[in-house]
Amino acid sequence: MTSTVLTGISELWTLDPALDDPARPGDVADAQVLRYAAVVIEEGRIAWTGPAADAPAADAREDLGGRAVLPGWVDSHSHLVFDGDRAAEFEARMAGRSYSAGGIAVTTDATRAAADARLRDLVRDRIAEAVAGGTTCLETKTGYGLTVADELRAAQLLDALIAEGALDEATFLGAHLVPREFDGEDGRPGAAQYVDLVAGEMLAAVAEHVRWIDVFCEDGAFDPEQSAQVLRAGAAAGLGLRVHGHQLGRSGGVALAAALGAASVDHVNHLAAEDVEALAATAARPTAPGDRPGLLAVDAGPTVATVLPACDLSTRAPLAPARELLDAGAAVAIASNCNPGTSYTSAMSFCVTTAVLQMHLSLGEAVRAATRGGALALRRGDVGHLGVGARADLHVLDAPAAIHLAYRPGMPMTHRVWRHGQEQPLAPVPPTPTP
Ligand SMILES: N=CN[C@@H](CCC(=O)O)C(=O)O
Ligand SMILES: [Zn+2]
Repeated sequence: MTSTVLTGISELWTLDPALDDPARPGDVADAQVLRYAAVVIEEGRIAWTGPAADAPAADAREDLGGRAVLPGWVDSHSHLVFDGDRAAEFEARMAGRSYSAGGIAVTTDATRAAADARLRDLVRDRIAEAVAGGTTCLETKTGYGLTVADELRAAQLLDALIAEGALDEATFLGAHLVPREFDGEDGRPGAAQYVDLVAGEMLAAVAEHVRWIDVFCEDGAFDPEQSAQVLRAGAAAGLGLRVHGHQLGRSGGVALAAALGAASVDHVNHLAAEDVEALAATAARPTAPGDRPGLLAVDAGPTVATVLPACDLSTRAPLAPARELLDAGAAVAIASNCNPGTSYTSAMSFCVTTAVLQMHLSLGEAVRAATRGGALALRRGDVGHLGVGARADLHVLDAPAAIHLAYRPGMPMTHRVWRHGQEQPLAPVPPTPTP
């Protein structure tokens, strides 16, 4: 058994769940940040944390030079399986056009046309980019295939990446958009038939490869009734539920997610007071142990409100009311929503910075939402914190204090990253040439 002790840590944000302050559920308690600290990693897990002066001996010792250490970011929402980019659409948006779900079809065409090896390389490169920004636990979705064969191909790709330890969580998003061949025009089958396909044959094909099912419950995509059909079928297949909701308007996705016990509803830009209350009311729902170490049951616990700050900026949407959600007592996560249409970035540090500067979260609230919040949204107890026994996922900042994330916006802050106890390469990923 080999062990490593890391010393020279100015701030060690353990976020240890055993030290949560019940009076401030969305925040970080003083006891969860150790000063002048050390951490011992053994067999990919956190074996010890405490004052540097008391650090035990280990096989290897490294001095981090007075830097702050956080748990790696837990990015609970991304769409990395795609080809092509939509820079022109983005540029048009910056010139005044508004976002609509229809852009998904453009990426679907490019993704269907991509060879398997190219798609795999693209996803790998995007994961490497995310890790280089401090992300150590990552969820990603299918959703740019929208045929049984293409959704299955994406799900199998994600399953393989999870098996090799490169990725953590996979989500089936066949209900991303009604594809053109089902648009109901000129005698084509229509949305109801596509929903039947997603909830039937497509789900049956992909279910063994994913832990989650998601639906884009929004005007121009799927209405609450169609969304419920897909989610109920997913639950019957043993999958956990996730919802894209209230991105473009009050789509009904929040009420649906809360009613069906979804683990998360994401975007949440357009919320009425009753939506905030509905989410806060789920916060008391207890989690339950899952059937694999480190995992919680997908169907117990709060419906987390996942805010996507980079997406809000990139679509010039009203920022999700993260402050109001926390004040009401809702569980909140921050995620990147990395995708080619609305948020082409996996930079979680940027999302945290934005949450502090523009959504009015304290640094502690934002860090917690991007670590423990994401872990709760993914129903995982093994990541998002550095309590003893947690996965050794560490994000070393090139700063003496984590507040520098917001104090020095835009400056490169990721110094070193460990994932599963292994230090990760942080070399920049070269651009993939357009075919
Ligand atoms: N809103 C739905 N899906 C993605 C956007 C997908 C796209 O435009 O390609 C999102 O989460 O923002
Ligand atoms: Zn999304």
